[in-house]
Amino acid sequence: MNLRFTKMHGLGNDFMVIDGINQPLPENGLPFPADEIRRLGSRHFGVGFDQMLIVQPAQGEADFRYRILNADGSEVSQCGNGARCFARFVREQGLTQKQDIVVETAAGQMTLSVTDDEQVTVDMGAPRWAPDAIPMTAKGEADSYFLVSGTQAWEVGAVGLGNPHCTLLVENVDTAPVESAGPLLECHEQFPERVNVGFMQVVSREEIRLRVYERGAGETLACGSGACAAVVIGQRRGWLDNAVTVHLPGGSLHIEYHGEGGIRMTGPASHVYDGSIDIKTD
Ligand SMILES: N[C@@H](CCC[C@H](N)C(=O)O)C(=O)O
Repeated sequence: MNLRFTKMHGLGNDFMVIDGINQPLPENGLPFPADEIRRLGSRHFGVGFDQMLIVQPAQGEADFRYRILNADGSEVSQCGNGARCFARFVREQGLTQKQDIVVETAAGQMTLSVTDDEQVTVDMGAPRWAPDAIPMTAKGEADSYFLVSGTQAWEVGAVGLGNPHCTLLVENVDTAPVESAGPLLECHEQFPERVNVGFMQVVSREEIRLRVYERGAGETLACGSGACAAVVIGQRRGWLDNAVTVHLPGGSLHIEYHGEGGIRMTGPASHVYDGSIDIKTD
């Protein structure tokens, strides 16, 4: 089958976006076999992406259904940068003219709002602190947890945002052990569904620097849900104010959380090119 797609990015976190409304895809389980997703995600053998995003018709009252697949073929329920690209994609493809778009994901509904200057604000929902909701095997909820692997130990904050996150405080993100500690923590036994791992440097009460080793994708140039996780974890520890600028390797996001309602993330969404590729569907 020949598949049309659009390559997009949110601050360098890059996506292969597929219209599954005008281009029907197999509905059972994953729309493509996991090994085909890994091939398409390969930067040497395929299109190359951190996540594949699929637009499908909503099953309930929302405008669309939003599916997210990591480059390793795993399906997940949340992707903040992807949500902004999703909003831009459905408008550019003429699938909707709305400025406020409601999408259903495996984690519930989200609202994406396109502002007049083409930035997108995403209501990421409320942070979930209970270990079961992250999910994490810790016995009770805490501001921080000690994780041990071999001879190494880390203190992390952990939160669920529809996907699992843990965040470590570091002195300088440029020298943080992202490549060595990232994979160990991603697969740490305390996180039964693995975890996204953030390395946060607090610059001031309104500004942080952040690198994220993403579950199923490795270090990315930006992670929207990781930025929200770092901010609410920093607020919970008393380090950050309600509105914070998060500087990631690919650019900056504005995150606001006022202790109730949803976390609001604002940032850009960029169109790179349109293409088509032959795929295996069975
Ligand atoms: N890049 C994302 C998060 C994508 C999913 C994540 N790797 C997971 O497995 O939960 C973002 O911008 O939030």
